[in-house]
Amino acid sequence: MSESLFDQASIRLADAIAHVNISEDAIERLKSPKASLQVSIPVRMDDGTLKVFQGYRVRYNDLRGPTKGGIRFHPNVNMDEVQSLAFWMTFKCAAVNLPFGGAKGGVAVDPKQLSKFELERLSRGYIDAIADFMGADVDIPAPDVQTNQTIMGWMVDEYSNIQRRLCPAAITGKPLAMGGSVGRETATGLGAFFVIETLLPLLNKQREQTTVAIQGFGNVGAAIADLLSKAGYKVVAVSDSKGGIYTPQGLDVPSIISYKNSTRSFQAVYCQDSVCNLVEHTKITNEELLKLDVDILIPAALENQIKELNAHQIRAKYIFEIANGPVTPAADRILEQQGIMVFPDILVNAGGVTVSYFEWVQNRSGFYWTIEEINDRLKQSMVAETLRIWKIAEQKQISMRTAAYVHALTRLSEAIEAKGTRAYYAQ
Ligand SMILES: NC(=O)C1=CN([C@@H]2O[C@H](COP(=O)(O)OP(=O)(O)OC[C@H]3O[C@@H](n4cnc5c(N)ncnc54)[C@H](O)[C@@H]3O)[C@@H](O)[C@H]2O)C=CC1
Ligand SMILES: O=C(O)CCC(=O)C(=O)O
Repeated sequence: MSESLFDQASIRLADAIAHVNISEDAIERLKSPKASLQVSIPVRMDDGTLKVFQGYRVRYNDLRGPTKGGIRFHPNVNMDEVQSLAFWMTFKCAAVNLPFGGAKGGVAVDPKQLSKFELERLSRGYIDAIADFMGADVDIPAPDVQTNQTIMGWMVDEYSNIQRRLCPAAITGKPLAMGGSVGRETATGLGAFFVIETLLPLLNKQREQTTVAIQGFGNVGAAIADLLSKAGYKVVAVSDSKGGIYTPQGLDVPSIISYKNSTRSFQAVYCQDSVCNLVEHTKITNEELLKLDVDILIPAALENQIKELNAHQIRAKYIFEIANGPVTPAADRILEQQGIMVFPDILVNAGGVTVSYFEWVQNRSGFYWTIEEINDRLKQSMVAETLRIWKIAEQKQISMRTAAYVHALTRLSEAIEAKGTRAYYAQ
């Protein structure tokens, strides 16, 4: 039988345990989710028919605080994926010291096939189905793949209707008009940018001499492309699910973003030569993008993109994982043998949940921060945690991924021990 995504995710835990002083009890607690929910969501379609969608929410672990994690709308969503994403959220929140545990949710649907009204009914139906499972002190959803501010707005409105009071802190990534935070939409990209900027001097690299290829041009892929190109890095390739473009001289990222925003289609960028006064470029496939000879490769799409099958073809020097789980454990081993350093998702993409935390704090205090305050606090946290993890990796002579897990596991273990044995329903 082939290994599930969760089996693969669990290997990260096993790798880290060897380097942490942690009790058997604590390890046992972390091996399985606290609670998993699967729901059927009936949605009235525009043509009058009824369609039932499958939805999921997994609260993996709440030892450090209410569980936190996004909601994904994608045809491939299933319990194994959601459980793995919730596992990663647990370690991510601990790695950057947020007072949250980990969760994740999703609906098996292709949202591009739905009308706006159908999408709203599905979003509200999902919240209706998981309402007893969530809340500002229990579990706090947010955006992920193919969900956004508008969807979070419908969801928080639905939850508030169910509770018969306004509950802004129950969901983050909301529109500003509903209590959202400035800076949340770009936070994942900006957090990753701070990680890269912190590490660049340690890797003896300079921006202008650093070439970058980015897989995925959605919320986070486009944001990191924009930030890096504006800072002077040479972004030579970008792609989305249909394919990508490459030029060794560096792409004009702002033009690509504005073209994509105006046509709502990235594909048009590489399909219509008329728009490509951008610069001469070559059309490439996603597989080709992964194999480019660049300094930095940034997977910013979905999990399992670099695996045993293609790891030996990777020529990038460094991989910064903005997507969750883009590199499998088997690929990690091959990349390590090739001298390619991987900077892990639970650190690199933690900017999003960090600003979600800031949003939750603002909602609970009723006092709202400026963009400067948000970005300064985000920078402080990302830089400090990056350097801590770098130091662990150096001291213990382990990979950055294992170091990030060691860092997170130490904090989780402290929370488990602090709770005492009552949590285990002693004999
Ligand atoms: N949105 C957020 O705040 C956070 C997102 N992430 C992770 O970042 C990744 C991307 O998320 P978002 O940008 O929010 O999603 P999104 O839905 O906005 O964008 C996803 C992008 O990936 C592309 N894509 C899908 N399959 C692909 C493939 N096989 N090859 C190349 N491109 C492909 C899509 O066309 C789209 O451009 C996911 O792994 C997500 O879990 C992580 C932390 C926070
Ligand atoms: O902002 C959040 O709460 C969660 C973001 C998320 O789903 C992730 O980091 O993968």
